[in-house]
Amino acid sequence: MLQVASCRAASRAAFLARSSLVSARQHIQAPWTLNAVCRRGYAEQFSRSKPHMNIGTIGHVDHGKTTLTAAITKVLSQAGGAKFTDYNQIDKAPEEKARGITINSSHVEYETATRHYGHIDCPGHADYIKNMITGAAQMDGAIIVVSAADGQMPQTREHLLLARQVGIKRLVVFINKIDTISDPEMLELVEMEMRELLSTYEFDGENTPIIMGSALSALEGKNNEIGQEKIMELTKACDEWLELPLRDLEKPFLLPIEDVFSISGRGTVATGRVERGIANKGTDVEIIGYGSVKKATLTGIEMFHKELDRAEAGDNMGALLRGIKREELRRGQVLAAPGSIKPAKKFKASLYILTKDEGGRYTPFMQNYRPQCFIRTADITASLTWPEGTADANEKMVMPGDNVEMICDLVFDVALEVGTRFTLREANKTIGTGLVSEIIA
Ligand SMILES: Nc1nc2c(ncn2[C@@H]2O[C@H](COP(=O)(O)OP(=O)(O)OP(=O)(O)O)[C@@H](O)[C@H]2O)c(=O)[nH]1
Ligand SMILES: [Mg+2]
Repeated sequence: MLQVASCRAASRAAFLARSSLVSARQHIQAPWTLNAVCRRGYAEQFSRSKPHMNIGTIGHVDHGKTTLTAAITKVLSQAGGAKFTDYNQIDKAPEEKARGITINSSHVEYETATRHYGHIDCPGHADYIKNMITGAAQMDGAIIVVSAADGQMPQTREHLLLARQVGIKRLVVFINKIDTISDPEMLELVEMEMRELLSTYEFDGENTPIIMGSALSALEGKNNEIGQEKIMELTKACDEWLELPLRDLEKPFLLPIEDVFSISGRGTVATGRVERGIANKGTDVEIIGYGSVKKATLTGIEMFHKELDRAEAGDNMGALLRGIKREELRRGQVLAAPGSIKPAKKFKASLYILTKDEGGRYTPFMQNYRPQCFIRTADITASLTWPEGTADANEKMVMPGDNVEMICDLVFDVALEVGTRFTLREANKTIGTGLVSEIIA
């Protein structure tokens, strides 16, 4: 269980680090290593032949996310697909136990007949939204838990909105605590309202599977028809409805340029770590960012002083480009598969502004604040404003610890897409992290 604890400690760091800030990485404790440990967790026992997917539980406080997480591991452990992780092993911090709520998101693993899942149990309490975002940002799909007794509540809605913003495309709904409801019409009403709410947040409200059951019954091994059987139905719905993410190797090639050299007699070389995809020698690429979209041919690939025919996600490569002068390339641009990504200067973003305890600002800021925006290897001044139509935009303050949606206007364009992560910095400290939610221009 050590892994679970270390994952919790790493969760904020993981969100920060996923913001692709090269120079700030040093002060963030190696999150990938910790994540790798989390993933390894029980994996030694598991076959790696099944496709892996990251999912998790989200939803309003006390609706039963942690109980459901424990119940899934219990039910699947009976089929040999999980190690049972009980409720108090998930909510294990003293404050969580004392208050009976989840504060940190935590990771468990299990497998069904067809898939291997990493599962992140998120907190529902409004005070711990940033831990929820941290968790959700790592998910490819999610289970939203809603109590049949309460129906949808504020964080049911907020979590749906955030799930959409962090790029989750499909969800499965678990209507929980049906052991406490005797009126079937009540359940129908909760289902109907959930379908409407899903559609409001641009999920597929009509076709999303909704399973009704009792996580507590499953955990306690009682009332199998609303307990264990519903957990099996839920995992089946996850297998069938949640789509496997494209693996990095299957995505279009992208290399954020870190450095540029010219090699006399050969040409110009851009170096960096391949973020995704595969590049073969001889292939065409686009150079994007800082006012340019230029075509070039990758005439050579070099790694550790050896020439290669192909580079793939994760490789540190030198890319030799024919017909490109050194002055035409700069750090912060990307090399990308033609047509796969476009440059943009203005976008809407979900921002989390760090508190002073997290190393962020001590004081609030107002609109038109101009921090440095680090996107991949680019470092560009941005100006932040409220979306059009925001009331009292000039008086509104953003406090450290806030989670806000704002418009970012960059002084230069960079390769951007919905879901691109970035970091905001000021005077050598990280003051916020963000996720592009809509490209404007
Ligand atoms: N009656 C009944 N109670 C349940 C059921 N599932 C969970 N509970 C109870 O609801 C309470 C909250 O459950 P949790 O699993 O901690 O809820 P949570 O969504 O994880 O809460 P946070 O993580 O704090 O947001 C606990 O007392 C559970 O025992 C259920 O199916 N039926
Ligand atoms: Mg919980």
